[in-house]
Amino acid sequence: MSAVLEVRDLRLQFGGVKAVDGLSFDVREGEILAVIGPNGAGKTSAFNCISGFYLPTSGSVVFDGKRIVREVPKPWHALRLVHLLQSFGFYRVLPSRVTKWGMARTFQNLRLFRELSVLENVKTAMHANLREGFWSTLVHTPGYRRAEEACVREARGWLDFVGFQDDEDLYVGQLPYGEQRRVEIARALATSPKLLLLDEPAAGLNHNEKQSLMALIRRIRDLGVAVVLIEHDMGMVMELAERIVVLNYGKEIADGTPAEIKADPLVIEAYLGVDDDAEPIDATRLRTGTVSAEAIADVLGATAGAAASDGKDGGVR
Ligand SMILES: Nc1ncnc2c1ncn2[C@@H]1O[C@H](COP(=O)(O)OP(=O)(O)OP(=O)(O)O)[C@@H](O)[C@H]1O
Repeated sequence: MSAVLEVRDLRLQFGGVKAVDGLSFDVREGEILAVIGPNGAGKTSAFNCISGFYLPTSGSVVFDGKRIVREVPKPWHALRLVHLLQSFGFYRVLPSRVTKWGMARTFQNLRLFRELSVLENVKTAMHANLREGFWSTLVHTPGYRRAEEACVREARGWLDFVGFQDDEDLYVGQLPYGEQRRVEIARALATSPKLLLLDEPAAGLNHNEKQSLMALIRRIRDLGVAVVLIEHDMGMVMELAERIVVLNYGKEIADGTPAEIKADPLVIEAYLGVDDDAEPIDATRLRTGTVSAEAIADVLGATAGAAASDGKDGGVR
């Protein structure tokens, strides 16, 4: 299967903080990939670079064969011209263009137009593609009305697809949180993406809402859309994702199937930390298999179970 997204040696630095530190991974067509890691690991920063919201310090991002971020030639780094060039549109593509190319995203904190209705929110995603000009919009020509009706039909289709059952004329701000999340996903889908980035889509959802979110993400994948999600709910990630990339302090520490990730001691160490008296886990020893991953995985399983029975959110954070 070919890659719809290729991220290579992506780096983003805020002063002395390396938010993303040499991240490289691919997203294959039509797969569900989860990006996980402890708080502050650099997940959202990576999303922001990939979708054109942030300028990475260096690295390249290629989406559907097109470069969103290009590696800047080394001599220009020395001249400190990089950011100046990028702010003029060199070596980067702005988020609106990235969306047109077929990458859509949702945000950790919902970014809906609270003063617009549900239907209007979804329609905004399609208005960017309407070809009607200033005059036809002003006088509502038959062409404009036809385009507008098609837009409404499509918006309703996406609301239906995500399982939105409330009143489409309500202001988004009047909806319960779970329904607002659905509307945000409907709006992202209305841009006809090939790749959908979901930043913590299950945050704030109850058990039933999470179950229906998982079913929705699978239906989105079945449309042929690749889905990348940042998620802290390990139960959901393990059940839903086909592949998982794990970040810690901006670095990728693992990339594999849920079963491989669950048994990876570096991942377990990143989440649980290690006993101060214990010998630190050494990556080279891990790869040669001289440390018992199973023993540590048992600990992780027990801790996750305890968190769930405490009424916490089903997993390790
Ligand atoms: N705009 C910013 N300015 C300065 N530092 C930032 C900025 N955004 C993120 N950081 C820092 O970069 C690091 C990575 O943050 P990021 O939000 O990407 O992590 P995350 O893995 O998404 O965390 P969480 O799971 O808590 O959302 C953190 O140390 C954070 O404090």
